[in-house]
Amino acid sequence: MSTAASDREVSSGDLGAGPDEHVLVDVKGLKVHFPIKRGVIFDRTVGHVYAVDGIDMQIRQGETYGLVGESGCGKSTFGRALLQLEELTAGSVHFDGEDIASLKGETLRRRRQDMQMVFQDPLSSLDPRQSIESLLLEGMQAHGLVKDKKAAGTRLRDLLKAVGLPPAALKKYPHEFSGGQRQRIGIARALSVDPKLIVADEPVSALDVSVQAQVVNLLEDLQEQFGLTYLVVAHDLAVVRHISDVVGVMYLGALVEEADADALYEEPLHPYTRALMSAVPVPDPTVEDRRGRVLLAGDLPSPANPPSGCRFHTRCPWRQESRCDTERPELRVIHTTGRAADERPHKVACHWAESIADGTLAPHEVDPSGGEQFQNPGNPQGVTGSFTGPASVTEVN
Ligand SMILES: Nc1ncnc2c1ncn2[C@@H]1O[C@H](COP(=O)(O)OP(=O)(O)OP(=O)(O)O)[C@@H](O)[C@H]1O
Repeated sequence: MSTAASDREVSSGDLGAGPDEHVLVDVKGLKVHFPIKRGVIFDRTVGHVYAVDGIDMQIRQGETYGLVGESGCGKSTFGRALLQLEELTAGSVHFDGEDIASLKGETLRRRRQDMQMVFQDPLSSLDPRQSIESLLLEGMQAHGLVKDKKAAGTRLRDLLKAVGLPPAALKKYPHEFSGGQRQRIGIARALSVDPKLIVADEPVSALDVSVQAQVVNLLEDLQEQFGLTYLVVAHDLAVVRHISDVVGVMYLGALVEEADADALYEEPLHPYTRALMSAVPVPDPTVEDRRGRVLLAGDLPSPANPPSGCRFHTRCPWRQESRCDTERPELRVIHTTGRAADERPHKVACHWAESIADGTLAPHEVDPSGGEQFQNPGNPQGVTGSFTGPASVTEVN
């Protein structure tokens, strides 16, 4: 396999990308709305599921972008739309400088070689009737990468070695492997066509905890070895923190916060991110005591009928009547003090991010029937929990 991804030319981007940091994936205004159909004869469209509803995102070559959020917030649909596996309702996806939403037929098929997917459940994504050899050869043959039998054999063995499996695995079938080994095969299959981008949708959540770290480490090693770029979709914040350079937090079809992984985990600014973070156990009991909890008690509202204004307002302990209910906040850049010059801008979609961060806006109880319950209201700043405490923030644009 070549390490071609690192020496391929890509376009420069505008979002915090330095001279050596190229934007490989550039998403603008992406929407995927699924029609809700009723009626047997007329098949009328009676509404839409707003699964992805306006996302801008840039992923730089060689980095890992972690996308987190509750089940049903649209993460998988976004990942699939990136690979053109879902039809876009609106917006654009530029890959390597090319508008891939406009590609059709053979051109799109050839482009797909550069963009592969690793699925959550390797067993259901691998055909049980095919041997591992046949599964790995399939993509290579489809993209004309099999020149002759000898070269193919060498490549297959190299692939297996890269993912830590013996050559004997080639003659076996998916059911003969453990969950972790099957995921290694899923990764080898994605790698087999020498992609630039891998979208990994919950790559370790179906695996035993003891195996998860091995697969995460493997993904990191392969990234370094082959110059890969990753979009990792996951709900496990510990996994995402470990693997990601940048993290985006999604709520009901939109990004509500985006920052370098360390910045986001040290100083989450959006109330929803704080709620997600405070659900992560901290091994240090003093830190655990110090930190308040924001429990997400209610369910995610239906993406077919999202709340007006800020979509999180129905569950937010910092909700301010009228503005939050009516005005949808933009994802805007916040400059936090101490931010290194080469960091990504920290962005948040909250009208009150500064006031929440410096503690001037106190949280309040939320009607449990309407969603979130705030605990520890006497310690409003404690909601930042194990994070470094209230930040001094200034808006820069
Ligand atoms: N093909 C489809 N037709 C209609 N609705 C869909 C379709 N695919 C997904 N949805 C809906 O879109 C919303 C977002 O789903 P999606 O799977 O992208 O979320 P997610 O955050 O990845 O959740 P999970 O982690 O459970 O997969 C959900 O309400 C889901 O039911």
